[in-house]
Amino acid sequence: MRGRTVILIAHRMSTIVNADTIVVVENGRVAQTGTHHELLEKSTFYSNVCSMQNIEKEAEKKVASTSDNVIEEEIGEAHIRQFSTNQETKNKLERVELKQPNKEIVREIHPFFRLWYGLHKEDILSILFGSSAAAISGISKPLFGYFIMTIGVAYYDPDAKRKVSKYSLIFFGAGMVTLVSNILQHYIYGIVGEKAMKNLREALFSAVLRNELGWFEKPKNGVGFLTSRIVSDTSTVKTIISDRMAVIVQCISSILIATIVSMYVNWRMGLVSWAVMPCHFIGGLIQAKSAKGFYGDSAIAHRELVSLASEAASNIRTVASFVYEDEIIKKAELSLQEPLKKTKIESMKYGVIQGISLCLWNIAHAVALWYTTVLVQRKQASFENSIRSYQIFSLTVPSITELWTLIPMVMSAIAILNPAFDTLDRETQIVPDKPENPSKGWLIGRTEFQDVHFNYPSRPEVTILDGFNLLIEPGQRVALVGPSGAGKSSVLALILRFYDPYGGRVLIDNKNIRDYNLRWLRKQIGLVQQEPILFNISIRDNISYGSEGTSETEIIEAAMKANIHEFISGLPEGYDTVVGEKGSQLSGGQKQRIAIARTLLKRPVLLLLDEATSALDGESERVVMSSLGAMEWTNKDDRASKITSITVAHRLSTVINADTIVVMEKGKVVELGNHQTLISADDGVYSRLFHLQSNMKD
Ligand SMILES: Nc1ncnc2c1ncn2[C@@H]1O[C@H](COP(=O)(O)OP(=O)(O)OP(=O)(O)O)[C@@H](O)[C@H]1O
Repeated sequence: MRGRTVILIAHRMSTIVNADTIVVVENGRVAQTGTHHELLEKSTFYSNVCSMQNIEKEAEKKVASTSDNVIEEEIGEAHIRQFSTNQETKNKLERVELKQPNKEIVREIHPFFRLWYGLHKEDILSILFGSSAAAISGISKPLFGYFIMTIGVAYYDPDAKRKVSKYSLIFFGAGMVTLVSNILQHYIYGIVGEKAMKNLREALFSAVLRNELGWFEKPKNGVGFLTSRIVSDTSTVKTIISDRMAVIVQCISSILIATIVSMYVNWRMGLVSWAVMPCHFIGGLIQAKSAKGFYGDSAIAHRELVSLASEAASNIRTVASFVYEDEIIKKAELSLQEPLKKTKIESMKYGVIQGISLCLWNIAHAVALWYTTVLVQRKQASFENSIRSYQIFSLTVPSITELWTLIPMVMSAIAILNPAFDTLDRETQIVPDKPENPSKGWLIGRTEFQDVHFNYPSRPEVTILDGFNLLIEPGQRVALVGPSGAGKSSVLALILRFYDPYGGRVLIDNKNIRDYNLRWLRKQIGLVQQEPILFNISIRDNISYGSEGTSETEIIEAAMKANIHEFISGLPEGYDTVVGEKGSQLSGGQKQRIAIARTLLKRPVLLLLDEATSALDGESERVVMSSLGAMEWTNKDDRASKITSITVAHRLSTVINADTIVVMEKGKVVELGNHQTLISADDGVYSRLFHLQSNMKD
């Protein structure tokens, strides 16, 4: 560390006690500077803060110069534990697989039929109407093919002027009809496409939110991928229905009409014309197959880029402070390399395939034209009819080609939707709405862990809780302390049923939490995390988030209890101040206090505080903790009047007043009792941690 300049911001005094210079900042100005000893003498604020955290009365010892290192040594052992034998790991994995099958159930319906997601009867009628309009639009090409020969012959008629005028009028009329039918078909399909996209987006959005936390932790379900799945991928539904389907129906109509009319004019020529159709058909099929792979890769490349860009943008402070921009650009370039290589090969294949299909197309024409001469020679058709039949065929060929170009496009577009359909079909492992009829009334708050064994789905080989037992009586204030990685936050995550344990039971009011309706259960639990997430809305809306309909007085009351009302009132726009993305326009402590106010407004029966006051200065923390400690709900809705709280904290001054302090190590309870009991055990973990933290004052 020699020679390195370190600037450290901390509320915990033990962290900064050995700093060369400590700067006390008040209201945006440097109030005092000096060493720990100097400030103790000259700064009342500093010495008060130290007193608040100096919870050991006999703190006369010198602070060890390596106090942080000592703490780290103490807690270093507490990190993830591997299983002692491979067999154990295997058994655990098997158990986890049984309990967490993680199988994504995909229905047997072809994705094409699922495009029309959630459409109603009236939409089906609209589709039929739009398809009829498209079918009428399809008449124009065979009609032109039929009459172009008639007009050609009419030019040699003595009454040519009248006849040609008549046929011109027919073409004009057909033009007007197709104008109206085209407008109708695209308008109707456009609306149906928009509706289907909206339905799919809504369903997907709620399907995403239904998933359990473990699902969101998988790399394929990162923010970028999910955004792309919900916003970009679903827009292909509209593209397929609005832009492609109308044209497909129009092409099919053209082909059918042309088949019937050309057979009617001369069935031999009609048969030969369509006998060469496999040339077009095979060409189209080859194209369809190649286009599927071709477009699929570019979509994946695009998703990776979206993911990188959104991650970099949302963490721009970290990226900028580590000057990591170039690395991200390199990663982005790298993510595009592989698809680029593949695209080159695919492009080559695509070219060859296009060439073959065009060659087949020409051969088909050559055979049909040659056969016209054969028919005329054998007197099996007049020149006029054989050419007319061929004209109908040749003018409809573009529709056939268009059809076989559109179909692969639609197929590849449907392939893009597969992840969205998979997400839609996935059965969440923690169902939020079962049982459907939530219990009545309110919980009391008695919480019990019975021999709980737990590991995270993303790391099944690492045990987090290993036979964890704990009983919390209603109204108790319980604190969880222990080294980093001991599993404290995981205990809170299990109470909220973010995850299910693979062994043992978590009971609330003597009932397994798996048997509660999850939404009902979570409504009664309040969680404040170390890094609370605020939304880019006003402070008022952030506080009342999830408690809609609360009055201004209740919001202010909650803010007062969280010791943030004074700060908010001092802002030019007060409670209307918008806090920026993730609350970026507020300090860490202000965010924590707003999050505490938000949770208090929810009036939870069980309050979970996970390092919720770690960013607060000693004075603020004291105010917040004492108002939380005295928290009682007015009993207006049969709610338990006394709140049950579980606090996770590293700063032991935060937990000193708890009724029960639970010391955890390696996923187990190693000590339990109140502060006085625990401190009296000289060689106890709590006692050691406590002495280390207290030793910062001479
Ligand atoms: N979502 C997750 N997926 C996989 N492992 C996780 C996850 N969250 C936490 N862990 C691991 O679980 C272990 C326990 O984490 P937990 O957050 O419960 O500990 P803690 O005692 O609260 O630690 P700290 O005091 O540092 O917050 C750690 O080793 C951590 O790496």
